[in-house]
This record gives sequence, structure tokens and C-alpha cells, in this order.
Amino acid sequence: MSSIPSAEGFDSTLTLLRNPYGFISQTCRALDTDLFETRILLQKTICMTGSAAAEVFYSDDKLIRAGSMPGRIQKTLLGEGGIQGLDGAAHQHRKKMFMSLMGTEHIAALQGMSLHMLDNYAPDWEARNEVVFYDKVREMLTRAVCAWCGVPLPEAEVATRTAQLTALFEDAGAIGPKHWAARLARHRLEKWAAGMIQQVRDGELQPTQESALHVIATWRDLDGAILPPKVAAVELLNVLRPTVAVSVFIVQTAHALHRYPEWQEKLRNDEGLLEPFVQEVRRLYPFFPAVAARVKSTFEWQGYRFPEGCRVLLDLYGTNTDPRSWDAPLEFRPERFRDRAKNQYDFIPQGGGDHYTNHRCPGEWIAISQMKAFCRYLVNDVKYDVQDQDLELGTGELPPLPENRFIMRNVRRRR
Ligand code: HEM
Repeated sequence: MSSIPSAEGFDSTLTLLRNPYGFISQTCRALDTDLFETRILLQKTICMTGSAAAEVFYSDDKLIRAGSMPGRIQKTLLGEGGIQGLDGAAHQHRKKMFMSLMGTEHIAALQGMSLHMLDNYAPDWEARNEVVFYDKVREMLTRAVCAWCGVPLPEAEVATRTAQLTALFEDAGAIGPKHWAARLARHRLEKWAAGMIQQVRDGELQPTQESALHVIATWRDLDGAILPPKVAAVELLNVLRPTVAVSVFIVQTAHALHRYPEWQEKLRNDEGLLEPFVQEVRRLYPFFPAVAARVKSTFEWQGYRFPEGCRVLLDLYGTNTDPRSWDAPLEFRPERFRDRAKNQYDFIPQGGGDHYTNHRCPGEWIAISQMKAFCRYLVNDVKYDVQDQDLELGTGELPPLPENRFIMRNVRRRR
């Protein structure tokens, strides 16, 4: 058996933080390999890239999630006791709860709520000198997803809940005061969510049967018990938070429409290009750099030994831009998605494998449907100017956004 190639230096944490989207793929290319070994936060870690690596990462029996997530990410982004840390039968059972929310008509209803928000917001945008698009989209998505989930959101709480939900995904990786603010946001959101779960159980709040609040409050785990309030709160936030985070993809969509303006006319003329366009945004614009797991019990792959307990990182962004899977991988070419055969391992912006049995994101259809709705609206229903601003995406920042959060001017509705 060969020994796994090693990255330079004793610990790669800083190099990874400085170059979160390129570190794994660039190191693999330099070493001419699909995987290498290093230390991250002083822990031995195997880093992997590419579709073959994704296939082994998502094979059911080799890797587990329990204990794979750094504590600071659990205390902010994910919370404790939620689906992300479950394995085997417990995971597959809990996953059914999320998948039951993803019916086509139910997702269309959420899209309808966002379109309604756009119609409500547009007159105000016309009246303003400038619109910070990211801020407005986060607010609209907070309102839409709360309504969709059956979560009451009084007008006076909209700004606070939007800011708290944003802190979970924007500041999860931060160090210092921002990290502490994200922890506080999680604490307050979990208390709020657990209160609503209790109200549903006590019959004081009666959301519709198909709403996330109802489904989660009444869900029974494999042992037949309802979820402890804190865990149910974490799972409700596992729907609210990432739906608000779709605002990042929506700003990236607006960014792509600006950077590749020839696509505006194409999209106006051919509705069939909308999906390829947003898929190309999901492939090429960076969001989550990697996902983590641990080796369940020692196994061998491509002649290399993966020792029990070792942490493994799968490179999502590098796999989406791997030249072995994609022609001209760094070029924005939505046409590539027109006739592409589906593959669970080479296009993995929201994780890979199977939605029911692996940890692949159950919210992919929500992300695509929301991106399409906003993209269609920007192309067909409004005209606007993009303010002269620095539109570089700060890739040291997670998730990467333009510094001014995409400022639009002279927004007017097409009649
Ligand atoms: C903003 C766009 C989104 C991105 C970039 C994203 C990304 C991801 C990634 C990378 C994973 C982990 C995959 C893995 O561990 O292998 C994941 C899991 C998950 N996502 Fe998303 N996601 C997004 C939107 C959503 C939405 C809208 C929902 C709403 C339901 C959602 C709910 C979840 C849940 C519950 C999991 C855990 C699944 C499991 O452990 O089985 N995500 N997502």
C-alpha cells in the first residue's frame, strides 16, 4: 500500500483559510494526485477532490458524520443534534422529514411567495435612489420562508430575524466578535423556534399540516418519540437559515447577468435557458468550499489506507471546476447544462450522492426554483442600472459577495 502524499508544512489551516476554494484542488494538482494528507486545526486530515473522490466520500459504509464538524461551526451555522451529525438509519429516517417538504407543488408555493414579495417591494425600489440588492433579497426570503413554514413573523421582527438568520451563515467561520455575535444569534433563534414548536404541540399555534413547523413539531424519530424541543428548533432553523442563504446565489445570479450581459437577451427569448443559466451560477460561483466526515473503519482506496477516525474533507468547489469533468471549467457557459447527463458526483455545489440516503442537501430544488424566479424577474420585469462599484467577489470571505452587496440604481418596472 502506498502512503498518501503530504502537503507542505506541518499544518495547513492558514493556507486553507487564505485560499478556501483553491487550496485542495491546487495542492492535488501540484502533487499529481486526487488526495493528500495534512493537518487542519492540528488534526490529521485527508483532503480529496474530483468525482471519483466524491463517489467514495458518499458511499454509505465508509465515512460517518458524527463528530466531524468543528465545534465553532456547530455553535453557529448548524446547531447541535440536527441531521448533519446523524448517521445510518437515524439519518435516513430524519432525512425523510426534510424530503417530505420538497414536493414540486410545495416548492412552487414558496416561489409564488417570493414573487409576491418582489411585486410588493418593486414600488419602493422605484422610489429610491439606490437598492442594496443583497439586503433586500435576504429580507424578502425571510418573509417568504417564514410564511411558507407556518412561522408567524410580526412586521416589527422582520429586520431582527433577517439579521439573526444571516449571522448564522455569514459569520460562522469568523473569529472574534463576529463569531460571538453569531453564537448569540443562534441562541436567540433556537429559543424563538423552540417556543413555536411548543405552541404547536400545545395546540396554541396551528400551522397547516404540510408546513415545516407542523411537520417538525410532530415528527417522530425511529424510537417513536417526538424530537426534543431544542433539536426540533435546530431542524426548523435548518429550513429557515439556508433558504435565506439562497440570497447569496441570487446576488451571484444578478452578478452573472451583469458580467455576461449577452445572456439577458438570450434568457428573455428562451425560457428553456433559465435553468442552465442558474445551474452554471451554482457551478462556477463559490459558496461552500468543502464538506467534512470521518472514517468509520479503516479501508483502502486507490491503494491508499484511510485509518479509522481520520477526518476527510471533500472539495466541493474544486470538483465543480475539475478539468477532468468540465471543458473550459473556469468559463461561464450555461449551454453546457442543456444536454448534460445527470451525475451525482461531478456537480456538487450542495453536496453529492443521493438525497435520501446521503447527506446531499435536500434544499437544492428550493435554491434552483428561487434563483430562476429572481433571474426571470430581473430579466423580464424590471430595468435597472448597476452602480459603478467594485464587483470582485471577496473569495477570502465566506460566502463570497461583492463588497457593496450589489447596488442597483434607477430601478423601474417594465409595464
Ligand atoms: C443557499 C444555497 C444552499 C447551499 C449552498 C447548500 C449547501 C449544502 C451543503 C454543502 C450541504 C452538505 C452536504 C453534505 O454534507 O454532504 C447541505 C446540507 C443540507 N442543507 Fe443545504 N444548501 C443550500 C440551501 C438549502 C436549503 C434551501 C435548505 C432547506 C431545506 C437546505 C437544507 C439543508 C439540510 C437540512 C442539510 C443537511 C442534509 C443532511 O445532513 O442529510 N439547504 N446544504
